[in-house]
Amino acid sequence: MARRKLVAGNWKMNGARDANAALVHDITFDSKRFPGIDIVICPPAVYIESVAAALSGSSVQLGGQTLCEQEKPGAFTGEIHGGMLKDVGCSHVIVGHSERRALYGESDALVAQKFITAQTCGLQPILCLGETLAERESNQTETVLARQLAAVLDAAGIQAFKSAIVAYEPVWAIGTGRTASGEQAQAAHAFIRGQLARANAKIANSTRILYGGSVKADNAESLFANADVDGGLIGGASLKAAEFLAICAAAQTLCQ
Ligand SMILES: O=C(CO)COP(=O)(O)O
Repeated sequence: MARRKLVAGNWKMNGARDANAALVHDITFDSKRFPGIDIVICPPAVYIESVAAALSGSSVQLGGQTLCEQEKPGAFTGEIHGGMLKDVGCSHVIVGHSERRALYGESDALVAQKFITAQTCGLQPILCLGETLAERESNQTETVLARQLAAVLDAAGIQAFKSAIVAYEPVWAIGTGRTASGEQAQAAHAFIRGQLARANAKIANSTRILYGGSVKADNAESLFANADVDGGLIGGASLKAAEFLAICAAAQTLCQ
């Protein structure tokens, strides 16, 4: 069975109440044009509840940008429990984004624990993997992807990938305007799928692998057209309704 394409918007630390209302209004109004794909938006945590209200009745789904690794709520000042994300309307949560890994010191082991906690709380993790420019230039891309993925596979098991999404986000392509070529994306995605297939070919074949890193309206179709690219995780371009909708339209075109 063909994998259904998914376009997810990661707003990162951007947004304000009025701007969010306008953005969500435009996205929900047009999202009906894309019945063949899944759309998820991931606003900053403080805005999830108001965005959920604005999305009510729409097929657009909600995700958090990170969660606390603790399985039970309690004395963890400043943290957000996965159950709370679920409570305010999230179905998904991003884990292991490279900004969390690089700027907030999230280790492979911590990312794996967050992945497990997300699923325990009934959320679908969107697990981000990706190499830095230095790693790519020293031919370490596959080693890094294999290590980041193995940390989660070893801890959570392959069955966990039945309800998880993977996102390949080369660090050098994030926010830089420098997108991976279709061939580079396809090669990395095929490698990730191959790693999953070593554990279970059927699950590997059904796991959606998104590409992230400077996806825009004008490059989305050529990226999403690759056999192992099942959609995108969009940063900057998810903050502009017209651009984000054009990316959704590119995904929709490919599923027809
Ligand atoms: O990090 C990303 C999505 O999680 C990608 O960000 P940009 O689309 O802004 O490059």
